[in-house]
Amino acid sequence: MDHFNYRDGRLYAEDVAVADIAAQFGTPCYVYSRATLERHYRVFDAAFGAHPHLICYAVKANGNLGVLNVLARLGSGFDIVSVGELERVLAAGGDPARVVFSGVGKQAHEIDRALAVGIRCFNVESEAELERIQQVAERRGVRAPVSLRINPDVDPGTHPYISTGLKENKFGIDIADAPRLYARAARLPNLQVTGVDYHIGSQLTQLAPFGDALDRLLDLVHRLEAQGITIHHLDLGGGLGIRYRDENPPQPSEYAARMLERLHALPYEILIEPGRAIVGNAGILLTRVELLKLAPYKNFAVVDAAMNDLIRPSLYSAWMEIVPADATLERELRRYDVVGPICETGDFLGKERELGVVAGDLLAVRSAGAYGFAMSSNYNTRPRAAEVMVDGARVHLVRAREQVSALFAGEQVLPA
Ligand SMILES: Cc1ncc(COP(=O)(O)O)c(C=O)c1O
Ligand SMILES: N[C@@H](CCCC[NH3+])C(=O)O
Repeated sequence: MDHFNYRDGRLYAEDVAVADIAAQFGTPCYVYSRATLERHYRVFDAAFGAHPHLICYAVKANGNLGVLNVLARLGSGFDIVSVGELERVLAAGGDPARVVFSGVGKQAHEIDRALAVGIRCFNVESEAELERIQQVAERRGVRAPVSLRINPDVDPGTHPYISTGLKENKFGIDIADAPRLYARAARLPNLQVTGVDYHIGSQLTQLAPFGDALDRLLDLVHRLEAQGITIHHLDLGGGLGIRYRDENPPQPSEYAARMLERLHALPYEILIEPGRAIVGNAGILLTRVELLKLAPYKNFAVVDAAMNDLIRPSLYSAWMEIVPADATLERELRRYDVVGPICETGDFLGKERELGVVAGDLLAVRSAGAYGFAMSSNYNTRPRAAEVMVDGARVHLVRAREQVSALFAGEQVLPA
């Protein structure tokens, strides 16, 4: 459930008509609902109940400071993949002691900064990275907390670009090699082994792959304990899917119950790294119809948002729901491809959509809170969209629309 609902045919974000937001802030504009964000966080938190746990929201899904701040106030931890994301978390009031650092290519300066602020744990993805963290920690004279990200070789049954736990994927350490690497980590003087981690993919709609991955992880943990390596936490990654169209993903409560069946009697703290399930349905993208292009073989509704604002349809052929902001208007229904102004045939937000629109009408793309603005770019020198956070009847601008001049402010022409 989210807080983007129709009232008398007009779409609202919490208590604010989205048409008023578009009038005030222009389009394209991302709109987030604080109440939805908080609700989703609390649902996860409640799902793990009294078992020691930490929710480390995956910043990559949506790193807007306003979003991070809402979650930080609830006590959320954060999963980061770059020092840039770390700086965002700090700027938003997040607690570094609740930050885990994932990613296959952490640079020495990033590791150094993370050690300086005292993050919770590095999720290590290779032997080379283990050595690198050891070196940086040694220079600092500290012990770096590490957890190895295991590649359990399970098929998450999702889009191939967002599957991460198959052995041909670049992520994680082959589970068969993990005991050797844990033994190595335990011997390195500036490392402190604290946990085991996996993240098998994104937009999962079944529980079985999570269960399979956990079984493999627990086999490994038992082996490690027998080897004399003490594990404190298990990081189960993110990946729980949401409904974009007709998917029926498990609820966080069902997911947690399945995990706890195996874990409740064990002494490990559970970490999870949900991104999409927290923020996906907490955001929409508002866009205005620029013009209609009607042809006997195809109709196009050209809107002011494009693949640079929201790339998921172009990149993964992802289906995202497009709805009118005002459903009371009398309009002729036609089938449209909803496209942006960018010079790419792949620039579309939706294909073959039955819509009643005329130029100037406002549309909303639903479920756009995750991997929407976060993956946006300036392609075609398009300023990135404004972002606002609705909180009841109040609307906060959490990121101003970019100005064209700022887009080339760091560039120079050649000297005369
Ligand atoms: C390491 C890691 N953790 C967490 C996430 C968040 O995934 P999701 O948004 O599917 O929950 C991702 C992205 O897939 C990731 O790479
Ligand atoms: N960007 C992807 C998810 C990738 C997750 C990154 N680990 C999406 O929009 O679905």
